[in-house]
Amino acid sequence: MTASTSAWVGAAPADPTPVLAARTRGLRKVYGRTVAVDRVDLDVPEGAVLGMLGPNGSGKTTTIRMLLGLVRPTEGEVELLGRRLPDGAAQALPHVGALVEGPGFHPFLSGRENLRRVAAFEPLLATGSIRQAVEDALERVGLGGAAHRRYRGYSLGMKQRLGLAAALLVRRKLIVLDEPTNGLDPAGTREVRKVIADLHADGSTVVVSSHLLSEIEAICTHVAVLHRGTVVAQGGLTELLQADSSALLIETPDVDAALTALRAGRISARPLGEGIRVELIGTTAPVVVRTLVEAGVEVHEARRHRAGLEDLFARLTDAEESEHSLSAVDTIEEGAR
Ligand SMILES: Nc1ncnc2c1ncn2[C@@H]1O[C@H](COP(=O)(O)OP(=O)(O)OP(=O)(O)O)[C@@H](O)[C@H]1O
Repeated sequence: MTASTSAWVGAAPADPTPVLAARTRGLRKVYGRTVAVDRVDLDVPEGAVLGMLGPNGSGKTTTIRMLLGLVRPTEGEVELLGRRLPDGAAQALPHVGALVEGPGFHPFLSGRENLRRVAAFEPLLATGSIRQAVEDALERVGLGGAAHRRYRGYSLGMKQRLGLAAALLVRRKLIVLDEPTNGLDPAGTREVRKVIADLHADGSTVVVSSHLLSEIEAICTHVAVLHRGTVVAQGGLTELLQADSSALLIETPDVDAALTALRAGRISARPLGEGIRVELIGTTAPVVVRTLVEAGVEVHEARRHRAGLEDLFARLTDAEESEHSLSAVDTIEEGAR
């Protein structure tokens, strides 16, 4: 189902052009003196589950709101299901389900009554189908048993589930979920993951924002990492992680000797734990090991660095100014080419 295989870090995506469910170009939003989102070029391939990842305040919600036509961009373009916003909103939005902050349910109505009101405004839902669609959506998010209770008595997790149910009332081409597991316990989180997996299997495209790396790693095919309002990396999850694994971890008791030998050979390395980490830029694993052995360094173990999203994310968002992080980004770019 996924389309894109390209992954990039720190520069504009080159090629190819997959079929996109959503696309932004040069997106920017300024609130007073705050630049919430800046120069965001986001590609959401059709059929993907794209995780929008970023620390608090990195611009995820603002990007999502612009994607859905809820906030007007200061600059830039949004295309949703092939329609340019705002002009194409009426054609595109009925096919888009969304869970965004503050869904605006009525506090004195029950979950079921609230959902029926929302369903009544669904252009793709015939009046005769509303009751069944509401019951199906409530069951799907595990809210069947509490559907008769007033919304104002709902916990945060139940409110999230009701918001999710509203997004699931009809079959959508694109579902956009802003922090869907916010306030959910582990069981609720698993249910949301299952809902997303089912949507993906059904062929829907999903955009899901989160600051939880494990969540994104578990459910997404694609990732866009936001930092200070800009996208610092995006692409297929597997490709991004593979591109980030061009390092070798060497276990040795002779750390100083190892660093000296490698640096003499113009190989970039630094101490890490019980050994060193070597960036495989312009060199290879056999060359590194040979250099060490020839210098009389004891090598207890040499293994490829297995990159996780956590590593990638930390480098892109925490330590971007440090030398190490810059060389890591180079490494990723090398690998992504
Ligand atoms: N309506 C608004 N008025 C003023 N500033 C805003 C508004 N909405 C967002 N911002 C600011 O824009 C920046 C990006 O916020 P945004 O909510 O998009 O980030 P986020 O990544 O979704 O964060 P979080 O994970 O905390 O929800 C923040 O500095 C925020 O304070």
